[in-house]
Amino acid sequence: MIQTNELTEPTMTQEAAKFSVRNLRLAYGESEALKGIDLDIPEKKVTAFIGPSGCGKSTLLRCFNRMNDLVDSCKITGEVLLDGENIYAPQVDVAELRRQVGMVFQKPNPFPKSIFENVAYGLRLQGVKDRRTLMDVVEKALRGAALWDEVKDRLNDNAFGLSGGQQQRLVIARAIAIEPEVLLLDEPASALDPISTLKIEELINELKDTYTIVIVTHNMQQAARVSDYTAFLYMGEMIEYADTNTLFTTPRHKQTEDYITGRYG
Ligand SMILES: Nc1ncnc2c1ncn2[C@@H]1O[C@H](COP(=O)(O)OP(=O)(O)OP(=O)(O)O)[C@@H](O)[C@H]1O
Repeated sequence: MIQTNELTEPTMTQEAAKFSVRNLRLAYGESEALKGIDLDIPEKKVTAFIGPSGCGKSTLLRCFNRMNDLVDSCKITGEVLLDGENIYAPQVDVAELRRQVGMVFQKPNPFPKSIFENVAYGLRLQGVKDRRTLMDVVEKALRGAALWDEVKDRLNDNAFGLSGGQQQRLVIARAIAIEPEVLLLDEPASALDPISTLKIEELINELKDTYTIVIVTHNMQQAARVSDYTAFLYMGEMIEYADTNTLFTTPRHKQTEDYITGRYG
């Protein structure tokens, strides 16, 4: 299923690639965090990045919507192609890129506003004022994030009154309200209890019909449960990339095997 390139390490699947990463290097000052990454992210699938703390998972994820631009010391070379276009080209509109490529962080970060206004936020920024349109989009996004039934009678309540798991689904609703193509999830369930975690995992499963999803997780069982493809990173290098079942059952590299069997990390 996964093709092997001339460098012997598989980097791409036979699925249509949403993102193609080519020889991506990233340094924070003198310290290199990504050391020449090549991989394709398949469209409308879930791809997980796993690996020990500090291996570069979040750094790689943040390259997909140029969040690393916000770090002054950060230098990037190589290419990240979204639908074949280099997102690091000078003419790229980064705000538009981030509309297309939404991101959800480890800690739920709703705005200090009502549930409704959290989800309507992106549309309001786009200048949408019509109440009916806003209501339709908010309902659709909350349904899409599997939160509607729990909040439909309290849309004007402050979002901080929701549980952590509900807040995280609210943040996902806020992200999908502006109809992105890709969702980047940086350890989206690591601050949540097991039941909320399960709900987020079920949600990811539903969302992948519509979105390309890339998830960073420390939790290997979670990667095995939710992802179609998994990349194992170690010290800034992508050691192995395969369909998730293969990576967890028959890893090609000893480092991968050691990691997934809990010998380090
Ligand atoms: N803003 C930053 N400035 C300087 N160095 C950074 C910055 N962000 C990350 N790093 C360094 O880059 C390396 C990769 O970090 P990154 O957060 O991407 O790893 P990670 O695999 O996501 O780790 P974790 O699982 O602990 O979140 C680490 O050595 C980290 O200290």
